[in-house]
Amino acid sequence: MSLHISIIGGGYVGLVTGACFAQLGNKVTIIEIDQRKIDSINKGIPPIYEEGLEEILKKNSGTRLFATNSYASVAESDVSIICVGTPPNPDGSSNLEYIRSAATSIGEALKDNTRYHVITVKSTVPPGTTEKIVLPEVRRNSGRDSDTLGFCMNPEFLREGRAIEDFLHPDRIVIGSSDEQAEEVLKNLYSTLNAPIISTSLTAAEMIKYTANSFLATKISFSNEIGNICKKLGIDVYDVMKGAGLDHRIGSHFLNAGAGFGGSCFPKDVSALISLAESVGERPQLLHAVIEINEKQPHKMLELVRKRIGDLKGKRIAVLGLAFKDNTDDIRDSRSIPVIEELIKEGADVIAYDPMAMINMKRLFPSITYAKSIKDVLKDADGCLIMTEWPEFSHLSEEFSLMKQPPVILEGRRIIKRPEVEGICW
Ligand SMILES: NC(=O)C1=CN([C@@H]2O[C@H](COP(=O)(O)OP(=O)(O)OC[C@H]3O[C@@H](n4cnc5c(N)ncnc54)[C@H](O)[C@@H]3O)[C@@H](O)[C@H]2O)C=CC1
Ligand SMILES: O=C(O)[C@H]1O[C@H](OP(=O)(O)OP(=O)(O)OC[C@H]2O[C@@H](n3ccc(=O)[nH]c3=O)[C@H](O)[C@@H]2O)[C@H](O)[C@@H](O)[C@@H]1O
Repeated sequence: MSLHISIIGGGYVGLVTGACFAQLGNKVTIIEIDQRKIDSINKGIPPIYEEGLEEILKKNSGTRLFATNSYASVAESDVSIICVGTPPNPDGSSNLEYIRSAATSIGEALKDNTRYHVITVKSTVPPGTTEKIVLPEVRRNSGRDSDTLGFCMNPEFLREGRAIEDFLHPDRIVIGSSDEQAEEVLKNLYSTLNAPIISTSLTAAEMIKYTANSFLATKISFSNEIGNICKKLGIDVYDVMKGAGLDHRIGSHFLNAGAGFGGSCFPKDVSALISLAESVGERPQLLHAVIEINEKQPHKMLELVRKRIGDLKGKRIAVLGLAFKDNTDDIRDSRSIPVIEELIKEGADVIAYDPMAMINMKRLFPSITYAKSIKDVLKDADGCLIMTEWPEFSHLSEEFSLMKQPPVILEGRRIIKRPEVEGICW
């Protein structure tokens, strides 16, 4: 059965969620406050780069998928899915201002209406947010009681760059709900996807998301710690993690050592969990270490380049890769940011290249040089730092002959297997 869904927030998650639900045959209204995003979505042009998204938008925009700044569609739809941002406050806790404002607007839109409606939170929120902020805010502003309103918390596990595939083929679907009727509506929404459904309380669903992201981030920091030890001992950490990861109790994913994790979620979500733990009197030692290791990794790139080149003042340093990972133009918390900051501070002549993220990085670092191609970025460079796991970097070989010789090539991701390339922790 197809449903009418209102998606609140047309950012990364909202757009992918809306596009996928439209593709599955539902009617979708994306409610967004940024007019630029609304116009772009309605033209079938995604405001972000995500593989496969443009094709789905072109197919569904104007027929099954619309974007607007009005909350009016909420009253006619079966489900509202809140996908607004939950950015970090300066102390690491989650800023829930957008969640509260979305809940207020949903409540106002549901006033004077009796149709059963389920309000679902998909944004990553601290346990208790759906029950203590969203539920009372919607009830108060709509003047409606629990008989005609249901509440769910349905965390999202997609990865940027592989978002459509992850959304349509998830490992599991977690549904936290206020009651069985609300849970049934969400189960129906996902009925065409082939994945186990985990039914929980609202708070457990919220906690599952923080646990999953923090565990994955812990695997990466653990691999980096082992990598840093391996580097001192002259051992290849990739051989080590392959050998360890094939034990099914460990698992071979997310064991790639290097410059550490970036992106809009791992750093933010681990910090939010730390803040939440401390607010209830629990000091999470392991999570603190996860962040500490992650903060140190990019600086190891600089230690290594100084060791090889010496004083960086006036040296031409090529930075390959600006996105926080491959297949995206997203630079949020990219590990290349602290590296570029430190290179600039030391007076290096920084030249950067990325297949997709240069426009975004230019806003942050307008004064460095951006190269048109890999050859341009490497030409006459004293050193080269590889910061993102773009597959196109893995084929580089001849291009390094354009650098000053012998070339100093340092990798923060293990993508080039050549003897002249040195890894930061292998
Ligand atoms: N980016 C990702 O890969 C993933 C993100 N998440 C979580 O999903 C949530 C959203 O993340 P992103 O999509 O990356 O954020 P985003 O910043 O790309 O998008 C949020 C959107 O909400 C809009 N918005 C803010 N307040 C609004 C309101 N009151 N009404 C309507 N629209 C409003 C903003 O204009 C923005 O376009 C966060 O909690 C994040 O932790 C979860 C899984 C994956
Ligand atoms: O909550 C979220 O936003 C999402 O966060 C991550 O997804 P994402 O940040 O898009 O990308 P990942 O592929 O997880 O990579 C994150 C960072 O870790 C780094 N990484 C990843 C894997 C690895 O082994 N080593 C490593 O350093 C990547 O280079 C990248 O900087 C999670 O993988 C998703 O499940 C989750 O939904």
